[in-house]
Amino acid sequence: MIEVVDLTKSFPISRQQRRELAAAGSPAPGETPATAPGAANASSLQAVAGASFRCSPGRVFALLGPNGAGKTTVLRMIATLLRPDGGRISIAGVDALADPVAARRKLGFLTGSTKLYERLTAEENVRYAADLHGVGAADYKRRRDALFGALGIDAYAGRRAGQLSTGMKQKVAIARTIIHDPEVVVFDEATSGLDVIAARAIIQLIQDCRAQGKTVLFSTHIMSEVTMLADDLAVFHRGRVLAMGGLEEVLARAVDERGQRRTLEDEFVRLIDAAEGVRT
Ligand SMILES: Nc1ncnc2c1ncn2[C@@H]1O[C@H](COP(=O)(O)OP(=O)(O)OP(=O)(O)O)[C@@H](O)[C@H]1O
Repeated sequence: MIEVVDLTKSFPISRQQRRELAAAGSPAPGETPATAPGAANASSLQAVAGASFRCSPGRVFALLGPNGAGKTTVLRMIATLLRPDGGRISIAGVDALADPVAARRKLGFLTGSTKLYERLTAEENVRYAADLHGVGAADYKRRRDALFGALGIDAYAGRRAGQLSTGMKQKVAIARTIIHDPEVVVFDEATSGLDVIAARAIIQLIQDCRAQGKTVLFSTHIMSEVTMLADDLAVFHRGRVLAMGGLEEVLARAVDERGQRRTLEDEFVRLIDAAEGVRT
């Protein structure tokens, strides 16, 4: 279980960033209250502006949002890599702000910027993470064999990570992320930059995690991944949840003026446009 309540986070920004935001049409100081999500006031940008959601065990929750919506910031706070300004985070019953070390034991977090140790082999990278988590030899072997088989890593387990392709590295990073069998797994755009075969292996692994009763949270802007994988979803924009619910429930509410069901993509664009005040 992941429970996030009223999460907020602002970043200090430079003058240069402020000019870029203004040029991109973000609200400029004076035009919008500083508390508005995504607003850039004199010195800070509110990346997350009161986000609340809950992800349940045995279900896959998708955080869907455009570039800059604040998805990575939320996930980094859940993974205890970034401290929120306000709000609460509970990971499998552990208060992640009060006890981040205990929360990390329950959690596997994968982000696009996760780097492997390039001089170590694929196997050594995974083994190193297992050792850090105190995984015993027998458990390691069992989990390593299952994961390497599922992800198709065995053939290059002995190669140095620095010599692997992007897709191969990503698969090794995933094995490393879940080698300690965490209750909760969080993937930040896990399939970005991967070919369809590598992406499928990861999608299958996410489905396996669900079947094992784990809580899975992933962020994406790929609609097909959401319809394929998600049980629940939140549409995220300017640091806020615009819509949330079961996938079927959200789609059932997405009906146009003629009573026709919209696709998830159409509904996503409609929600973002409505939040931006765009008339359609
Ligand atoms: N360390 C930081 N310092 C300053 N601003 C930041 C920092 N990290 C993120 N931001 C800003 O916070 C906002 C949200 O960024 P975030 O990376 O969370 O969005 P995202 O939804 O993950 O986007 P994408 O889909 O493009 O990865 C953006 O405006 C970004 O520029």
